[in-house]
Amino acid sequence: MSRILVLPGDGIGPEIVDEALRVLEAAQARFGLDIELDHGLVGGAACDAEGDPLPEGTLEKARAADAILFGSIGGPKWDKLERDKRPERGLLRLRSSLGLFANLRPAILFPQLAGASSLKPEVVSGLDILIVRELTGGIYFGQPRGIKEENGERVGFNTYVYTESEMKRIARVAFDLAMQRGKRVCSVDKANVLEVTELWKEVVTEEAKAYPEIELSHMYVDNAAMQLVRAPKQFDVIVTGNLFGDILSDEAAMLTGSIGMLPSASLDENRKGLYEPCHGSAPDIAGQGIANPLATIMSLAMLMRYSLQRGDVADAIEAAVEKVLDQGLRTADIHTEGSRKVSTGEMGAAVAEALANG
Ligand SMILES: NC(=O)C1=CN([C@@H]2O[C@H](COP(=O)(O)OP(=O)(O)OC[C@H]3O[C@@H](n4cnc5c(N)ncnc54)[C@H](O)[C@@H]3O)[C@@H](O)[C@H]2O)C=CC1
Ligand SMILES: CC(C)CC(=O)C(=O)O
Ligand SMILES: [Mg+2]
Repeated sequence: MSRILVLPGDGIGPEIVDEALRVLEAAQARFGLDIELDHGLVGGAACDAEGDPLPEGTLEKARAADAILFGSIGGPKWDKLERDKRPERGLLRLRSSLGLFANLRPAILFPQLAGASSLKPEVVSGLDILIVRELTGGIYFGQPRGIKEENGERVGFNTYVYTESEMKRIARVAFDLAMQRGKRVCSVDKANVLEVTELWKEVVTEEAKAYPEIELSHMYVDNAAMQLVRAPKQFDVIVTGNLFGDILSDEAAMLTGSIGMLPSASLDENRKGLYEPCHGSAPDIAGQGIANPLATIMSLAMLMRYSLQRGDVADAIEAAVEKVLDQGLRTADIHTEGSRKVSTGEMGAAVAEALANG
């Protein structure tokens, strides 16, 4: 029996998670999966109910689970809360408390969505990039941090810090994953300016010696941001720190048609994981039934693959997504002329049906 904790969160979170659960139900029926679901509060919803974006009860449930299916957190309603009580801090604490240091963000262009990509079809067709982002260190966690008064004005400060062991373990994850695909890793840094990434580059280069088949390259993050939209197919696996990976993956999302198409897995050393779309709570479209649930549904596929070791179920979910795209179904964010615009619920139901009929 596998235990999955469901944390819908805020904004479009509950809407897209509902659709992933619909797909999970179809997967259970088709594959006879033995899964126990638990539910919890996180983010703004938890702030409202318990005054804490990551209540102790939710963290306990998360520790007990084999995997977590997560929606999204945050929104303007909670932006003025005391800093540690804001939804985003709850998610950071959850990632850190569970040791989910390896964030895998695959940016794949489905051929059916070539017209929805921001780039010309010839530049993106066949795109299949994996961004491996370090998730529990770097400038999102470094101390000291804060906003203070100094010399009669306010000063904001954060600390960009990585230990050698943190760099080594994320490099190994990237190399191991690259061995299963194109065997090319591009490490993204800003080593020309930031000492922490100068060391990052050195450590990644040293770790690569254990992987003689891997072709390792290095790129400064500013150039990487440009190359991603100039010639994205030059990349196979990108490995980078928390901040750069956050930004580059949102950029890569647009190559696939929409941020609503980008799933993710956040894994610990033992491949216990939290699975969530790369996007946020999209307050601008929340409650309208128009959010794209496919990133969350494909995050469920990643959950099957990495935490439940059910690659067959993952493949079937991904095939069901392809099938509905073949049928021409599109939520508003990926809609192009000639396709059929559907709601969040219609998209989820279509994927569940395609999966059931396998
Ligand atoms: N992991 C998480 O839960 C994350 C939470 N956030 C939080 O989410 C809130 C909103 O942040 P934003 O910067 O606006 O980023 P966002 O990713 O929520 O939205 C950016 C844009 O993408 C669109 N979008 C996002 N997901 C979509 C989907 N599934 N289907 C269709 N369109 C979609 C939104 O409508 C918006 O126009 C903030 O409070 C932020 O801190 C942001 C990123 C990650
Ligand atoms: C804490 C989140 C708001 C960070 C984020 O944007 C992300 O993980 O993609
Ligand atoms: Mg982000």
